[in-house]
This record gives sequence, C-alpha cells and structure tokens, in this order.
Amino acid sequence: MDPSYQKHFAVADYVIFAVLLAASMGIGLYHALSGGRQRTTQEFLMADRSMRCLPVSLSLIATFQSAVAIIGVPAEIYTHGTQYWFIGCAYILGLFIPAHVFIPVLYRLRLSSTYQYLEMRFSKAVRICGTLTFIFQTVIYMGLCVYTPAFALNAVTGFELWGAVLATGLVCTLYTTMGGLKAVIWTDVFQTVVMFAGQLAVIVVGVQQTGGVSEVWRKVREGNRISALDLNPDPTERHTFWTLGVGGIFLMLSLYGVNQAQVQRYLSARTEKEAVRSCYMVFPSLQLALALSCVMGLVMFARYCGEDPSDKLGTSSKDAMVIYFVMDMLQGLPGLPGLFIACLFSAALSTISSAFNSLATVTMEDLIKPHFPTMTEARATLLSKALAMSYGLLCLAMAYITHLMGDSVLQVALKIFGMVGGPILGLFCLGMFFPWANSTGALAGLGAGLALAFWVGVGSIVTRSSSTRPLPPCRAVLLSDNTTTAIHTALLNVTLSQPSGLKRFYSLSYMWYSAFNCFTVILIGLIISFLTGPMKEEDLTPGTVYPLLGKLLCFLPEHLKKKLCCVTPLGHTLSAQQRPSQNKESNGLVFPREDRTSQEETDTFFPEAHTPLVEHETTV
Ligand SMILES: CC(C)(CO)[C@@H](O)C(=O)NCCC(=O)O
Ligand code: NA
Repeated sequence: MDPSYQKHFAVADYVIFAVLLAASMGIGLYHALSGGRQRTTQEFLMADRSMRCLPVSLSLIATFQSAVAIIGVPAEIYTHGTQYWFIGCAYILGLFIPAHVFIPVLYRLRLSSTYQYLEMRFSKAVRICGTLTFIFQTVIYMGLCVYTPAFALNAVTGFELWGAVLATGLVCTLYTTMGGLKAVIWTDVFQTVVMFAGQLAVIVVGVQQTGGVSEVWRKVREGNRISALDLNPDPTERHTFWTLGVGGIFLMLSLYGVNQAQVQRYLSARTEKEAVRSCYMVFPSLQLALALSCVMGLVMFARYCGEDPSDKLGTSSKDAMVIYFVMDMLQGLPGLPGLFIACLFSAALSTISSAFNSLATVTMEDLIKPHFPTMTEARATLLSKALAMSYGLLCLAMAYITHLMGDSVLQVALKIFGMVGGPILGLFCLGMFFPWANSTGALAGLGAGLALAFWVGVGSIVTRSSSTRPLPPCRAVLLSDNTTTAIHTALLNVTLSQPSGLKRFYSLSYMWYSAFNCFTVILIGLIISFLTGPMKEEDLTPGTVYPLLGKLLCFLPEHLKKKLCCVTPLGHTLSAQQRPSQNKESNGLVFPREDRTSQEETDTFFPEAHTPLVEHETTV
C-alpha cells in the first residue's frame, strides 16, 4: 500500500487502547483475588452459578459479536446494500426457542458441559464426537477472530500484524486463566460497552462530515443501497428474506441454543428464570449491534459515494476499506481512532476469551476427566494451563490459515457456523425432540451431516460458486441515469443465468447451511435409529427429551398422544423425582435459589452431572 495513505496514531489513541487492555487485566486480577479466589471449578468454569441476568445477557451478545461483525457487516452493506439487515427478523425465533426449549432442558440437567447432555441421552461415543466437532469449530473460528482486527489494523496503520495477534492472544489467555468465567463475563460487559461506544462515535463523526443525516440518506438512496424485502425463493440466492430470516433462525439456534460458550453462560445464571430473562435481553442489544453496524456501512457508502478508495489501498478487500474509512475520517480527532481500535479489540477479546474458557471446559470435562478420575488437583491445574496455552498456539496457526482463505471475513464466519455448528444443532435436536433416536443413529447422523456439510462448503469454496454480485457504485456521481439502468440490466442478465447440476448444489446460500445440515443429521439419525431398533422410553434418561410432538399435537386425545410421543413431559419427570415441593408451584419451570443447593439429591440421579473436576488454584 502507498505509505502516504497510512494513518497514524496520536498519543491519546495509544493511551485509550492501553486503558482497554489494562482494565481487562484488572477485572481478571480482581476475580482472581476476590470471592472464592478461583479455587474450585464450580467457580472457575461456572462462576459459582451465581450470575444475574444483565451481565449474562451482555456477555451472551459479546460472544458472537467479534471484530468480524464490526468490520464485516459494514463492508457487506457497503457492497451489497441493506438486505443483510433482515437477519434481525431471525433473532425473534432464534432467541425465543433457546429460551423456552433449550434452556429448560439443559439448565435442569445441571450440566457443566453441554456435551454431557449427549452422553445422558445417547452414549459416551456421541458425547466425544460432539465435543471434538465443537473444538474443531471453535478453533477455526477463534483463528478468524484473532486475525481479523490484527489484519485490519496492519492494512491501514502498518501496525505489526503478528505482534497484534500475539498481544491479543496473550492478554486474553492471562485474564481468562486468572479470573475464570466471572472475569470472562465481567470483561465482556465492559468490552460490549466500549464496542457500542466506538461504533457510535464513528457514525456520529461520519454523518457530520458527510453533511448531515439527510445528505447521507440522499446518497444511499441514489446509490441504491436501501434494499427492499427480497422474497425470491431461490435457495442459491445469497441473501434474501428466506435465507436470512428463516435460515438465520437455525444459525441463531446453533449459536444461542446449543453452543457450549453460550450454554455455559445460561448455566452460570443463579436461577433458570434469570437465564431465560438474560436470553430475552439479548434481543434488543443484538438488534442495536446490528443496526449500528448496518448504519456504519451506509455512512461509509455516503462518504465514498463514487470514489472507491480501494485502488489506492492496494487491496480490493472491502474489510480493509472499512478500517481505512474509519481512520481517514477520525484522523485529527485525538482519541477517536484509539477508541475505534479499542472497539475492534474489545469485540475480539470478548469472543476469544469465551472460546478459551469453553474450550478449557469441554476438554477437561469431556475428554480428560472421564479417563483419569483419580487425577490430583495439582496435575489437573497444570494440565489445564497447558491446554489453554496449546489452544492459544493452535489459534495462531488457524489465524494463518484464514489469512490464506481470502474470502470476506463475515462470509467465512457464517460458513463456519453453518458447516460445523449446523450438524451439532442437528445432534441436539435429534436427542431432544425425537425419543426414538438411538446412539447409533446419532453417530451416523452426525457423520452424514458433517460429510454433506463439507461437500457443499468446500465445493462452493473451490468452484467459487457463491453468487456475489456487488451493486454498482453511486450512480449520481458516475453516470447518467440511462446508462446506469442499462448496465444494471446487463449485470442482472449475466448473473441470473442459472448454474446447473453439482454447481447448483454447491451454490446453495451459506445462510441455509445450518438448517440444511441440521435436517440431514435428524433425517439420517432417524432412519438409522429405526433400522437398528428405536430407543424405548424406559431406557431414556429422564429430562433429556423435550415433548415437542406432545406440545405440537396438543389437540389429539390423551391416549393417542401417549402412544405417539412415548415420553412424560419434561417438568413431571424431573420435578417429581428431584424436587417434589416444586411441582405445583411452578410446574417445574423455575427453581428458586434454595432448591438448587440440594446437590446430593441431584447427584443420585445424574452422577455425571456434577463431577467435581479440576480445582483451579489462583493461576498465573
Ligand atoms: C452471529 C450474528 C449473526 C448474530 O449474533 C452476528 O453477530 C454476526 O454476524 N456475527 C459474525 C461473526 C462474528 O462477529 O464473529
Ligand atoms: Na466479541
């Protein structure tokens, strides 16, 4: 890149960035020295199951809102218009279903790792396969999260790329291992606030410099960036209402329903009601986050309308352009570039810390502890530190792979969520909603789901068949109306020629990946289960099946329902056995605090659910 386009930091910028890192470390240190001083795994991994809904909800949105979204969404809006904004419609069911289906089942089983569910419902083998799939997904995603802000910063300021990658990884490992989940959640709260502040600052300054709200509006209208609701049913069309609003629901379910990082937060809430409420509170904050990044894309378009600076930048990457736009605009306003960089790194840190903590949890709980039940505390602590370290290194390696992929970062993230998260979602749905599914079916289903996912996913990368058609730049500046229309029609004709055969299969919109892969797992899982002998009700662990059919077919007579969905409703089984006093009062939906302390009682039913694992001493 032409060095004259490189932007520079003032002292104030460095100070703000340093304050962010110091505050994050401080929160980690505080939780390392206060409370139970992180000496039990209940505290280290579960935050003593004592959190309130506000910090939990802010932490929930921080987990999957990384620098990828902060940079990727404006770049998407800048290039393709506001169609992506319709993903906000998917947030409704995408949060309502986790709150009322997944949280009740998982919370009441008193898990530490979501994958314990798979063992209770199916078998140890399914649990291990589920865990390995999750680790795979998280490690790749983490690479992308570490790499994105470092790459962006490097492209525009010349800041050392791998230095930034290392600094992010290091700071994050430190506060995560010092302060446990409490530190992770409270740094998330602080970092979410910084994230919103940074985005807001960019928008305010951007609107001001472009000449006010009405001017921005005029330019984005003329540039055709305000998209109408696209109801095209073609599943290969990248972003339409159906792919975003319906396919997006499954994406949300895989992230907010069954992903370990999120479930761990639900489980850290002091009551089930609090967990459900925190899931509800995600909705407005997630809409706000989406709106801020979409508006930022529009402001950026209005500002560069017609004069795309990407040639000068020496890269066609629209992601790098977002950073260029921000730095270009904030130049000369001391502190603001620093605030935006703090915003980027806040977003990244809050995601990576969640990933570290959840990876440490599942690796200890699902892979190591079951094989070494007699491991000493000191050994276990040492081992978990070594684990954190190796995951850190692995994620640096992954950062390098992302570096080679060269797609837009938002698309890479959404593809990973769909390709690996979709089959995991399918596995949980198979277990929760289909009482007949057995362990063999689950394994076959997961295998088939992953195979198909990678076939489509890798196929689309290799053949480059995702239909991306950037909108032309601002017509008011470039061309007269007639020419633009002509070009537009020509463009449409070229891209509307349908691909055929396998190529069409490969060009399935990545927004459908989650739904498609989830259904593959369920379908294959059910077929194999019926072939190998379906599960019987008496063999099911109580509380692992959600009586979906029973609820959907509530109009059928009682005896028919019993026959069809051979399962006692959720509330009954668990409450009747474990908490007789709760039965009438809350229909098993809410467990007050006092009730939750009756550990021994639970453990007789689910000895696995409460394995006391590594006692993490104050680490570091
Ligand atoms: C995952 C959604 C769709 C919703 O939370 C959004 O936050 C997003 O597009 N995230 C991209 C991935 C990331 O920011 O790391
Ligand atoms: Na984040």
